[in-house]
Amino acid sequence: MNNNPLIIKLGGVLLDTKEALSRLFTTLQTYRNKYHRSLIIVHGGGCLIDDLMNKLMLPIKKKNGFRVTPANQINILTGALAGTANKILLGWAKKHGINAVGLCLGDADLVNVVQFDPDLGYVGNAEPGSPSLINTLLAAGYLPIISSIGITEKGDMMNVNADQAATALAATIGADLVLLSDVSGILDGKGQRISEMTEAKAKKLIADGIITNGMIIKVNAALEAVRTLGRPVDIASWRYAEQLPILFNGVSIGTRISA
Ligand SMILES: Nc1ncnc2c1ncn2[C@@H]1O[C@H](COP(=O)(O)OP(=O)(O)O)[C@@H](O)[C@H]1O
Ligand SMILES: CC(=O)N[C@@H](CCC(=O)OP(=O)(O)O)C(=O)O
Repeated sequence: MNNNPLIIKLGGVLLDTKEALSRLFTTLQTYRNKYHRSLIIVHGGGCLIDDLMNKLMLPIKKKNGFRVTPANQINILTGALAGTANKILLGWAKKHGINAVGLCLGDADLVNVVQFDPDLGYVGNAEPGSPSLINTLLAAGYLPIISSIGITEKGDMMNVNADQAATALAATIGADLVLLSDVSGILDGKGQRISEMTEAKAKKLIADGIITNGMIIKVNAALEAVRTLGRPVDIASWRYAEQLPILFNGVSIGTRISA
């Protein structure tokens, strides 16, 4: 059994789906007791933010899949991601007897962020940071649950795409990475799952308009992780939650991204 720590990135839809969280945390509970492999959760919350923005009648604008985050939205969004979304997951962990710690990218410099496109506002690019806090928490048996809110050197809060956050954290601690979403993997033009993906294949599917929106960012983040870690990364669905240990053992249940 592979002993690298494993980062499981949870997409926003999962946070809105009780069945997903129940099945996932039941699996994690069993898995932790049985295998003792270090696990870390990095989460998004795109749907949760969309709901909140609609309720507050604030505009939702995306550019290349990234949320345009103006000054009057960053505090609200931080509340939703680092607050509500993070504590929902902490609650699920607690219910399953898992001792978790809720953090954001800015805690103890886990992941560094820099603002990258003035048109996007308070949106940060994620870069590897310091492994010290995560290693301390893992050694003490805690499950870190990390939201994709970062803090710049100047102290500004930044909204970071959660797939990119997970990739940067994987590079920081040398962890394996699986990106769990609401789709069974990367789908072809006919809606069939593609089991193996390479950079060349991904480029073509993006150019052909088959990989679009959030999946462009996700596959590019996965490819970046593959390059940095030198190991494959999986994109899979929460619907196979019980089979996650199979994936951890090296057999993919979604789309396996490799160089
Ligand atoms: N070729 C594709 N295969 C699978 N999903 C795709 C593809 N192209 C676009 N998508 C979209 O990407 C979404 C997943 O990206 P995203 O919404 O960012 O997920 P998450 O919230 O899990 O990070 C899918 O729900 C789907 O709507
Ligand atoms: C800059 C940017 O777009 N940030 C994302 C952060 C949340 C996220 O990535 O959530 P998912 O994992 O559910 O997609 C957003 O605001 O939606």
